[in-house]
Amino acid sequence: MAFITLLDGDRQNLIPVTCYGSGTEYLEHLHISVEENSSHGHGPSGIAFREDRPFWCQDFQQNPATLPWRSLASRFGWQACAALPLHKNGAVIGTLNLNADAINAFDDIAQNLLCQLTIDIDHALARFELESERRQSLKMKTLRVFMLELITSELPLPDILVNVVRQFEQLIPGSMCSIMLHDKDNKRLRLGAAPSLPTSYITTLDCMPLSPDGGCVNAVINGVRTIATDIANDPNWGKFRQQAKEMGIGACCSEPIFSASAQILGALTVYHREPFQPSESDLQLLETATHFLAIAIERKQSEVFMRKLSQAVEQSSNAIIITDLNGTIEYANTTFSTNTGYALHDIIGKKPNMHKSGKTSRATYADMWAHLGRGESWQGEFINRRHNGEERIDLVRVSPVREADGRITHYLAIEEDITNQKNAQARIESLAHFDVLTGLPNRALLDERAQRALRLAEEDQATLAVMFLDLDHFKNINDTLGHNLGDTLLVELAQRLRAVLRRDDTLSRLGGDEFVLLLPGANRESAKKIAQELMRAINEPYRIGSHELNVMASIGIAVYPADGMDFETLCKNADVAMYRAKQEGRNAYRSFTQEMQAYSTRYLQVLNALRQAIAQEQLHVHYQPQISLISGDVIGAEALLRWHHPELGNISPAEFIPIAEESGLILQIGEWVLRVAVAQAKKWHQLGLDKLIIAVNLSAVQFRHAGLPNLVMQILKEEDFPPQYLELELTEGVAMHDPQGAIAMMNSLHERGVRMSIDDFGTGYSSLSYLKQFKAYKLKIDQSFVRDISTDAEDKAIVSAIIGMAKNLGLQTIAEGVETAEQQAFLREEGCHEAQGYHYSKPLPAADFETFILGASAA
Ligand SMILES: Nc1nc2c(ncn2[C@@H]2O[C@@H]3COP(=O)(O)O[C@H]4[C@@H](O)[C@H](n5cnc6c(=O)[nH]c(N)nc65)O[C@@H]4COP(=O)(O)O[C@H]3[C@H]2O)c(=O)[nH]1
Repeated sequence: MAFITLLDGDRQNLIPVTCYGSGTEYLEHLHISVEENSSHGHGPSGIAFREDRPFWCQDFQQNPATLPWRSLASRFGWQACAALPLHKNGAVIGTLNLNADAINAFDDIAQNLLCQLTIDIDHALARFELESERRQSLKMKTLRVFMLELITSELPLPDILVNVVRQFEQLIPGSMCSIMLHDKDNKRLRLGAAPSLPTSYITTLDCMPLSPDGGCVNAVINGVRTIATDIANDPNWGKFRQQAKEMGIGACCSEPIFSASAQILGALTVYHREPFQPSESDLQLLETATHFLAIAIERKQSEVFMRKLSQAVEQSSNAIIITDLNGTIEYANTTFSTNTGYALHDIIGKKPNMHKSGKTSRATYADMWAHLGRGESWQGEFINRRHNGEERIDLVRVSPVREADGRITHYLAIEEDITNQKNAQARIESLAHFDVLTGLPNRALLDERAQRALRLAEEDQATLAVMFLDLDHFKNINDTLGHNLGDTLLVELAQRLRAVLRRDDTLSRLGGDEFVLLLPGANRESAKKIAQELMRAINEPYRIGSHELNVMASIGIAVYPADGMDFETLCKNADVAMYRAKQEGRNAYRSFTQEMQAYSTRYLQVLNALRQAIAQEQLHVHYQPQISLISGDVIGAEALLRWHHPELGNISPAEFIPIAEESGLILQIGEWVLRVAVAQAKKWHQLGLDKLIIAVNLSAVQFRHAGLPNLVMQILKEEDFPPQYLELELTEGVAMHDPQGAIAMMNSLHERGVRMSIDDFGTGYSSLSYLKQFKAYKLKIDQSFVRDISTDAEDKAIVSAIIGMAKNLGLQTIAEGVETAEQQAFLREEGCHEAQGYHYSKPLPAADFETFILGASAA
């Protein structure tokens, strides 16, 4: 039997690698060492190996060298043996052994023959080595060429990876390969290619988290070659061992793929169905392949990156250009072309100023070049112009582009179209400073301008006028003709006012029909002249749609520095002056005076005091008797308010009633008077004065309030007082201000049985036609006519005319302010029914009135 041994990897034992002849089972348990100090190291093979000489053992059972193997050899009948060293490249690598069944089996001829044979085997081994090296280098060359072609191909990465795997499977016959990629972001494996592996195994690998385990996962986590020669018994193959077994995978070798910057990109793995020890050449192939794979993966990834980058640049909503150092455009993206309106081929080679509008300041360009000159980035705004002439505002960021050595070679400009943003900003600014309807400055801008104008006036010791302008009864126009018409009117009014003013003047609208004017340099006289011109412009009729409107306004003037040093005071005083203009008949202008100041201070004082007057029981009602001129009897009483304030003293209703009316307090006060007067009258009725009429004044505000009839009825009901003994006095002016409304309200009260009289008659220009329709039963002749009837023929005539007219209309008459017997005589003669005045009695507290009336009836 012949066999060959080779030195094992640990260089300790000789391992039989091939044998021939009978009795080869002998080799199964054979242990041959090359170690000198091993008991199995002094046999024929050990000596032949160590001493590099043939060892002839002509008697196996007797030769001391074969002692450890004698009993085994006797079982196979070996009587002699020989061991001859085998060489590779001059070094001993193993032995050629022959076991014979006869003592002295190796004679000289046999020994020569065997020596010759080992020389032939040495040669064969050398050739073998060369051949394997040749084959390995061929494989390597094939792999390199293949990989190079792939790397330079346009194939997408997945196809490249599949091709590599297939090629590898050819280079290592019987293998199945996979390429797994490292998904860094998600810390997982991603399948690159594994065309020969079972699908279920691939599914397991793909997306596998990178937790330590055998095979490619370990190669990717730790970046080390990982070999499992026998997966079934590999301790590192924990949870996948069973699966590998089921898939028929017995061994694997994974080689990590490193990027140029030593990042782990993935792993190339070679699987075998059976346990397998990869050869050196297999490992070399693996290593080489992973180098090329790294290039391929990185290249494709950077291609993808570059593609993404160029797509991002190309599709960016911002315009992007790259210029050389002279500013000549070398690259422009589509957005630049769209924004400028020029075709790309018209842009390249030109300078970005091809779309300048000429409106960007020189300083802006100079600033940009100064920054770029210093190698710094610059950001600013350009007003550009599109090919079609349209203007646009671009926010531009220009940065130098540097080479690796820091040299600036280009400029990169990113232009963002901020036209809409700018417009919106301007609009917001405009909304913040201008009135939307008229486009006039609003309060905020007025304040700003006023502060500036006041500063200048102070510096120049100049005057400045502030005007408050308010339309008279503008609310009526809005209410009757609608807000749209009202708005149109305001716009036209604003234009007219603006036309009167100078450029430096500010006309602002505070809202509604309130305008404030700021007239730098204007003194009181010139402000009055301007006010006159404004009034003239305002009073011109307005033609709006089918309507022709006449509008009036009241203007108040305050002048710096006489009427105030600050804007707030000037405004307040101009407002006071305007209020005075309104009070004094409207459609007028008034310039502020100190008297107005005093008035307005008093006004506020009274108003504040009035708010607490009812609660603090400062108000009282006095009653003035009304006398029949026919019988001389007291037939009624007019309820008149009295207010005694602890500090301000007695305040006349002539002063506080208008304040109550303006502030709206009159509704509350009027209701209180009505209730008190009706309750008092009820008491007098119960005392037997059951024909006594109680007259109560109604203010215009009360009269216009829709709830008045119900309120009156409710009070009458509460006091259980018959309506026909209540007389509501309404001034002629109020009735004539809105005759239709007055008619409706009077009708409503009349239907409820309440009497109406028209107070201060003769002062309000009543039209006869309306008078006829008013459901009044009495006219009260104003005391201004009565006062002078004894001396003034005209007043006499007026009073006679009123009495005559009333008679014709079937109305009663009462004269107020009768102070003398002459007046009484004249009135009686003219047929006036009743009279009231100091001639009979002043207004009296309830108790005094009682005394008066009882005394009168006793007389
Ligand atoms: N010189 C003179 N004056 C006389 C004579 N007889 C009466 N008077 C005064 O003339 C005013 C008549 O009241 P009026 O015209 O309704 O004018 C009233 C009325 O319009 C208003 N008023 C008074 N009380 C009320 C009230 O309760 N409600 C409303 N809405 N207005 C009231 O205040 C105005 C002033 O009231 P008073 O100061 O009380 O003034 C009263 C009265 O005291 C006279 O012979 N000579």
